Formats: sequence, C-alpha cells, structure tokens
Amino acid sequence: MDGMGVEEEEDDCPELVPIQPGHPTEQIPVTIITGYLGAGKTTLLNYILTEQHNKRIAVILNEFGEGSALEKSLAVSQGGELYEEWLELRNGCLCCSVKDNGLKAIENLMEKKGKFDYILLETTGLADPGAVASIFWVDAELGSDVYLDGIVTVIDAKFGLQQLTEEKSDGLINEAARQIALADLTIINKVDLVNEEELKQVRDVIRSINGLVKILETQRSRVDLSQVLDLHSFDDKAGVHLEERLRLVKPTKPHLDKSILTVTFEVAGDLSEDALNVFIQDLLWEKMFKNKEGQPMTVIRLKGIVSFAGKAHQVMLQGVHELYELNETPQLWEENQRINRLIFIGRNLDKDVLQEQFVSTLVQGAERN
Ligand SMILES: Nc1nc2c(ncn2[C@@H]2O[C@H](COP(=O)(O)OP(=O)(O)OP(=O)(O)O)[C@@H](O)[C@H]2O)c(=O)[nH]1
Ligand SMILES: [Zn+2]
Repeated sequence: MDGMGVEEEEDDCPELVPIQPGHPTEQIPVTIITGYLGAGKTTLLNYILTEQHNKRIAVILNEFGEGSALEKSLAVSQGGELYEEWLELRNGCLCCSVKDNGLKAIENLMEKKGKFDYILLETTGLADPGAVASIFWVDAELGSDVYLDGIVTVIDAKFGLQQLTEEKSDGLINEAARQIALADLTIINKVDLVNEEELKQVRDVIRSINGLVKILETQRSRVDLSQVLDLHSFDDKAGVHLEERLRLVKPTKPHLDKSILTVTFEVAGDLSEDALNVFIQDLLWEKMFKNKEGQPMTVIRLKGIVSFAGKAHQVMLQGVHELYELNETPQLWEENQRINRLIFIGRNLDKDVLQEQFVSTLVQGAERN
C-alpha cells in the first residue's frame, strides 16, 4: 500500500523519507479547519503560516467531507493520484489542494515532500467535518502516520447567526450548526463588523448548540496559536482535561425547535464494557432511542469519561457520528469516586430518556458481574 506511488514517481521528486516503524509518537497532528462559506478559514490558515516559524506545516485545501462518513472511510486505502497541485511556501511550509478524499493523499505527499510537523486541513464551507474526522480516525486504527488533533470551526460574526438559524426545508441538519456541534474550538471571526449585542447573540447560539466547546473571538482570524494547535482533543492526553471540563458543562436549550443541543449527565457506578457497547450502538447505529415526541435521536458528537468494573483507569469515550472509540486514559479513579460523565451533542435529544437508558445499562453491567 505504501509503495503504491513508487513506479509513477516524477523525475523531480526528492528521496522518499522512510517512515520508521515503532515510532507511533512521531505521528503528525492534523487540525481540521472548518466553517461556513467566507467565515475566515483561509485567513486563519494564512495567519498561522505567517505567525508560526518553528514548524513545517502542510496546508491542505480540499473537498473532503462531502458524502457519507462510511463511504469515505471505505475509500481510504484505495490510493491513486490523489493530490492535485501544491505550492511551496518560503518557510518550508507547503500548500496543496486535494481533490479526492482519503488519507492516501497526505501519505503520498509526505513520501514525496518529506515529513511535516503539522497538517492543517481546510474543508469547504459546506463540508461535514465529521466525515473528514472519521477518515483520520478510522485510519489511525490502521497505524496511520497522522492523528486527528482537533476540529476548529470559524464562524462569521456578522452572518453566522443567520447561517446557523436557517432551517433546512427537507429536515436536514443545518451545516453551520453541525460544524459547531463537532467543534473542539470555535472562533467567532470578523468581530469588527458587529456590536457587542450582536456578538453576544452569536455567542449564545454557539453555546446553545455545543455546551462544551471553547469560544474565541477574533478579527482577521488572529488567534493565540497555542489555543488552536496541539489540542489533543481525541487522544488520551485529553483525558484528564476532558474530565474536568465535563464537570463544568451545562446542558443547553435549543434556539429553534429542531436545532442541535447539548445534553449531559453523570451517573455513579461501574459499567460492563459489553453493556456500554450495546447502549452506544443502540443509540448511534440502531437509532433506537426516541424523544417524547417520538423522533429518533441523532447524536453528532459524543464524549465521556466512564468507569469499567475492575479497571483502575478511567476510560474515555469519543464519538463522531456513527463512529466511536473507548480508550483507557492514564488517569486513575479515586476510591469511591467512580462517576460516569457523558455529553451528547445532537438533535432530538432528551436527557431523561438517555439517562434512563444509560442507567439500565449500568444495571445490566452489574448483573453480568
Ligand atoms: N471585516 C473583516 N473581514 C474579514 C475578517 N476576516 C476575514 N475577512 C474577509 O472575509 C473574506 C473571506 O475570508 P476567507 O478567509 O477567504 O474565508 P473562508 O472561510 O476561507 O472562505 P471560503 O473558503 O470561500 O469558504 C475575505 O475577503 C477576508 O478578507 C475580519 O475579521 N473582518
Ligand atoms: Zn477558504
């Protein structure tokens, strides 16, 4: 698979940089930069490239994320000539545009151009960043060279509100709202174009969708880079941090009937891994849980810290659309302090129903043990 591009290499290609086996720590972080049309994604990329001088950054502009997550993850390893054109920047950074989906593009690029320290990936304005995230996530399991560091969503302070509250006629999820539901960090950009009252409205809508996400406010996307890069939102380095944040999350109220919101609860006790898998699969895959109006719950983002019977360490739960992962974190439980904390971001979510289902999962776990 890795050797795929070798025969068709062009003359001007530099030496291949062999990827050392057994060095998972050298995996390269990928930050997905998403946001509605014209919000300031490219401005953010340019800012990072000019600000940051001690990293070799590859910027990838693409059309990832259109179509279903599953479809995309199946296409991951199918190779071929996936990247189209690239542009070398003065400071050793690289910019390229990728037409096809899949991580193979990035791997090909690294083979030809050497390794990078960091990859920034700008999705198109209407993309579903969850589909993009899934690609990296699935591939990470297969021993990929890169890992997903976080999803950053840029929001237009002036037009964001309108974009976010627009109802889709066909009952589909509003793209701009989905991008916020999935975000690990949101940046409200173009604050120069609004007054404090308008800014507050945007902030409130973001908060109503995602009760966990961090919100920054910028002009020309000028951010403190340490707040954007190396977030470790999906790996166990986020474990401790996540637990602290989950303690502070407040459930949100929808700003529109059908809009996305955050639900969170905590339940003490130990779970069996099997019972938890059944709960999650019933929720994410079977869509078995319905709200009081009989509408099926759709979870876009799921996070949690859970306690498995007999395990000393905390376990982190991460979910993006239908994909989820359970990973033991380095964090140990304190005695008699085992509390499962979960957060769900999605549509038609009903806290009482979810919590009841979860509690019955706990009971099942207890019966099995
Ligand atoms: N007034 C104002 N304009 C901004 C700011 N940030 C970016 N812009 C302008 O907004 C426009 C869109 O910015 P981009 O960075 O291209 O936005 P984008 O999200 O990459 O856009 P697409 O890729 O087309 O979806 C450009 O004309 C920018 O110069 C800001 O803080 N204030
Ligand atoms: Zn752009």
